[in-house]
Amino acid sequence: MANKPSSKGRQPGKSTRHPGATDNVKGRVGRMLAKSEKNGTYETATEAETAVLVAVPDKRQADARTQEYLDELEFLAETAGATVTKRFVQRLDKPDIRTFVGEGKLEEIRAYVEHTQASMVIFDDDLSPSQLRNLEAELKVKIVDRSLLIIDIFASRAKSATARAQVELAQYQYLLPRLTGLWSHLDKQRGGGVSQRGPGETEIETDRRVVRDRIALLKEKLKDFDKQSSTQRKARTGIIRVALVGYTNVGKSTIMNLLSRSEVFAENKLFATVDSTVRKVVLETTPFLLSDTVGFIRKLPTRLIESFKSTLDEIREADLLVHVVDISHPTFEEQIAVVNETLKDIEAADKPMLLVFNKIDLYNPEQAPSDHPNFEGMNEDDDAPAARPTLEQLKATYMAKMHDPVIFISAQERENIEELRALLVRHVSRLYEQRYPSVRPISEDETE
Ligand SMILES: Nc1nc2c(ncn2[C@@H]2O[C@H](COP(=O)(O)OP(=O)(O)OP(=O)(O)O)[C@@H](O)[C@H]2O)c(=O)[nH]1
Ligand SMILES: [Mg+2]
Repeated sequence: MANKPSSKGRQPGKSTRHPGATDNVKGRVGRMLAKSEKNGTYETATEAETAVLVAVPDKRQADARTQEYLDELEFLAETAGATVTKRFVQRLDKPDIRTFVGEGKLEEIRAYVEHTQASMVIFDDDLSPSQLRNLEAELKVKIVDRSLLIIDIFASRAKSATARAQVELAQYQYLLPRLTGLWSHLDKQRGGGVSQRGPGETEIETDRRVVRDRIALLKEKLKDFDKQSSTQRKARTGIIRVALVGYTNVGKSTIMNLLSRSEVFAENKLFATVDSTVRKVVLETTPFLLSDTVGFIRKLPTRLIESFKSTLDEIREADLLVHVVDISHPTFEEQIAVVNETLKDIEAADKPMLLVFNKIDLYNPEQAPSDHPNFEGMNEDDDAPAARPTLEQLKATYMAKMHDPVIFISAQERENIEELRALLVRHVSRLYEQRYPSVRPISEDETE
């Protein structure tokens, strides 16, 4: 969808773009992203591509943590279609301003990339436009940063018109400051000096204008979508709204399917859900609207959150949040913190919340971090990770320490699902009493 050549029904409108200018921009995006045959979006990787991961943690970060972060980055890379063959880690107080990693590490990466013909190098952070340009020039392969990788996964998954427009906006916002970088890189290849005003300059200006026009157009389009959905939302007053929120891949869609007997796409990949889905659910005699929403992730690019505002409205306007946690994940506590932070960012932190610890079937206190033969940069003298508490201990701790109600389930094995339903009914009924004290609870046939 994004950057799709001559999309049907796309009017140039009052745009001042020159014929062919969009193609230039597309060419530029195409250099950063390989074009997907599937749906016209640009993808980071095709099936056969291999990727090298690079992380630059600060010196205090424990190695086990670095490895877990890289596990997540590898999962993202796989979701985008690439196979990871190697991980490079360099501990630095702060990343190198020119090439993100230091000279020696860069040389190591270059040698590896050259030797193995890796298709791309993926960084676990965002790169500045000049870092991107320098790394491209030095390593001579596709350079992907965290934002690009995430935006790209979103692009391949967005289905509704709103989600697609949102992703396209994020793509263009990512591209805009990087247009110069790509051109200077080309200028250098042509032998032009860095400060020399080459023939590329006017073209960059034209491209920038095209991208800016497109951003403006998309923002207008999203405003229209917003108006439509706020009209729809107004029609829903009188019914309590519940939103499933949580880190990506924790089981939100699986729970949605269980509770609403619907068929929301759930799979073991990050960001399976990019569009939000709303279903009416009636438990016992209590009706409510349940929405499944896009998962959160650490270091989610702010731009992406911004462009997803209308999807996130489902969360912002919910009466109750059901925060789903994957208790089997080694960093589930950090994931809870990331979700709470993101909820704060979108001003949805003060809502009543139920905490659902999912995947108890997978929880294993003996689980040690997996071995990564392709992992470099571990400190030999690093302490072994502390043993994890048993599920019973965890339950006791969380039930005691959380202000919000807590429940432990397995959506897949259908464990404790009846208890989850009962908990929801209790809280939703209470919300009806608070919101509509003078009204008797609404029965099913009155809600739609
Ligand atoms: N073992 C186990 N797997 C589960 C459980 N619940 C969900 N899963 C699996 O976890 C994976 C992710 O589930 P989803 O429901 O897609 O997760 P999500 O939170 O909607 O993910 P995103 O939409 O990507 O944010 C799928 O492969 C599910 O089958 C569970 O209780 N136990
Ligand atoms: Mg989902």
